[in-house]
Amino acid sequence: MSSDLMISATGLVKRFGSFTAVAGIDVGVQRGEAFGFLGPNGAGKSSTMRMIGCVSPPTEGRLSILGLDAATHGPAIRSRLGVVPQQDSLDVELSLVENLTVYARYFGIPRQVARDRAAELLEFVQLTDRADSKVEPLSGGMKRRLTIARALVNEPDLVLLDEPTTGLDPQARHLVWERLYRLKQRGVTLVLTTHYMDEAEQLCDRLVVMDAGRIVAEGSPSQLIARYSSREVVELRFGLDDLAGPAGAELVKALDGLADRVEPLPDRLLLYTDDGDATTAAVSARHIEPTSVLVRRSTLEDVFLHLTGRTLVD
Ligand SMILES: Nc1ncnc2c1ncn2[C@@H]1O[C@H](COP(=O)(O)OP(=O)(O)OP(=O)(O)O)[C@@H](O)[C@H]1O
Repeated sequence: MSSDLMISATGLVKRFGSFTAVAGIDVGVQRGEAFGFLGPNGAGKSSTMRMIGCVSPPTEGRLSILGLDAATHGPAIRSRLGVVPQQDSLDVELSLVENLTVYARYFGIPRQVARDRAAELLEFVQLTDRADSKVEPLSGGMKRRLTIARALVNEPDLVLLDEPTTGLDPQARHLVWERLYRLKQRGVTLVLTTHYMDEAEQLCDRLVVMDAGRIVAEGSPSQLIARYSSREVVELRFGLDDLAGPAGAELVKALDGLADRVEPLPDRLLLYTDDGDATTAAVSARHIEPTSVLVRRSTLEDVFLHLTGRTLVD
């Protein structure tokens, strides 16, 4: 196995009783990559992440993390990982700096080293001015950044982040992304799960699209878009009644030949095309009158829709 393979999974399965959450996936993550698991709720992302984090044993399959077998080297692997769980598990009674130094003790890091590192990490996540405050009154975004700092206490080469920005407002999300981007620039390997296609596009060098426990596509964001979507998308919005039942089917028929593909959603039709403006002009020439028209570039959301017939976030 290449020493630069940080994660190698073959035929990975996770079953809960008779329910299969992860249905046999193969994944390889290289050192220095930012790798994503993109998929809707219930796709099996967290279950996969927990197996990679060596806190939930695979039901079947081979899994090696940092070159070590996850089945036999769980504690050694865990001591070298940074983990940002889906729910923050900070100690709200303690100050920010104490949260980091107490956590450092689990790794046997000497007190003074822990203090110095805590100061550096608070600087890194831009929370130095709150170092001695309690965690409780922090905003969601600040708590997330502190959780990221805490995951870095043992100077991990591999950091696992389960939905790092779920529940944050746009500004807080951007701050978190910016810090993760810096980490990546420092050469830290990042593995994250997300159901936000913009997060995957911003952060991931490579990703797998998951649906119902399976990997349905793999590549860089731009490769996936090139492979499974068109350059542009024309969104034609209509009233819900216009698109329901036979009326909707008539509308789709009326657009025949104007796009590579037409995807009907409850409130709009998506026309996949390489030239959005030309397609828009052709739509007007057929006297089709949507309530609004938007031309945009293709995203990973379009890739997911194409592969599964469903949207990532309902
Ligand atoms: N401990 C468990 N026992 C039984 N079923 C579980 C357990 N953990 C997860 N599941 C089920 O496995 C499926 C996949 O869950 P998982 O949390 O891995 O998905 P996910 O893609 O991470 O979605 P989410 O964003 O909701 O966490 C879901 O249907 C979930 O209900």
